[in-house]
Amino acid sequence: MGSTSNKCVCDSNLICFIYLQNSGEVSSNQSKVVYVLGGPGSGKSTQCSKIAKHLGFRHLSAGDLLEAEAESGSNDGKMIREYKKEGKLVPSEIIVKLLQKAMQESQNKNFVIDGFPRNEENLSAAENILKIEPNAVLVFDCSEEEMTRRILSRNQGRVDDKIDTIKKRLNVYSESTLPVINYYSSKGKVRKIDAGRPIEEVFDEIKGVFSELNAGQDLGRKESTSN
Ligand SMILES: Nc1ncnc2c1ncn2[C@@H]1O[C@H](COP(=O)(O)OP(=O)(O)O)[C@@H](O)[C@H]1O
Ligand SMILES: O=c1ccn([C@@H]2O[C@H](COP(=O)(O)OP(=O)(O)O)[C@@H](O)[C@H]2O)c(=O)[nH]1
Ligand SMILES: [Mg+2]
Repeated sequence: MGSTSNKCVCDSNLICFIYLQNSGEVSSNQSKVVYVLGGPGSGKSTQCSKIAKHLGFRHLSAGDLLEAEAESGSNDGKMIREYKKEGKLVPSEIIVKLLQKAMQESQNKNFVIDGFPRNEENLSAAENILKIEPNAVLVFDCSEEEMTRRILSRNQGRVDDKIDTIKKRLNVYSESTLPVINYYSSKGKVRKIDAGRPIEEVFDEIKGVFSELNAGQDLGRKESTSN
């Protein structure tokens, strides 16, 4: 678990590694990864679409990648459906494989990753297999009442948007995802966003965080290099 300056998600890992070791700076044209976490219905996918559209990052939604895999009728598809219906998290190897492929195939190497890593198993795979050290982790703070209200009016025909499954997903978030957030918080990477506000207000705050990142200010770099 090194600092951001020695991790890379681009295809030419070795070259990038040497460059970063020598430069000691995160260059503004270096690949960036921002994680977006928050409870179900907190607005992650809504804001990630805006980040992709207006800020030029490639949006990778873990939930959408799983849904596409389930739709494809592959061997993993049936299992993904069962986990999703129950509001449970699929085994890490499945989502990691999908993310790895999507990242490799993308021309755009600046990624906003929506809804991953969601538990400690995901976190370990993100660090050790995907080799991602995020530049920032946005955490959407929203009340359970508001998240539930939003999901129940989302109307996307999702099998998991039913009250019983919503309750299970909220529990998974508190029990499994909050420890991941605490881990990144201890590294100074977390930016908490008040996601209970209207969509444009939330996005205005997010734009500020991305301005810092584009200026080469890696959130948490002070903490990780000061000692
Ligand atoms: N800030 C907001 N205020 C009100 N409704 C919102 C807001 N952000 C998202 N929504 C709506 O709430 C629902 C859930 O948002 P979504 O982005 O799918 O959340 P998540 O990806 O976190 O589950 C969607 O119908 C979306 O249009
Ligand atoms: O890394 C992930 C991301 C998602 N999911 C599954 O996909 C569902 C939907 O995830 P999504 O991010 O679409 O839900 P959201 O939080 O946006 O409502 C989750 O409840 C899990 O069952 C998973 O297992 N691992
Ligand atoms: Mg979503």
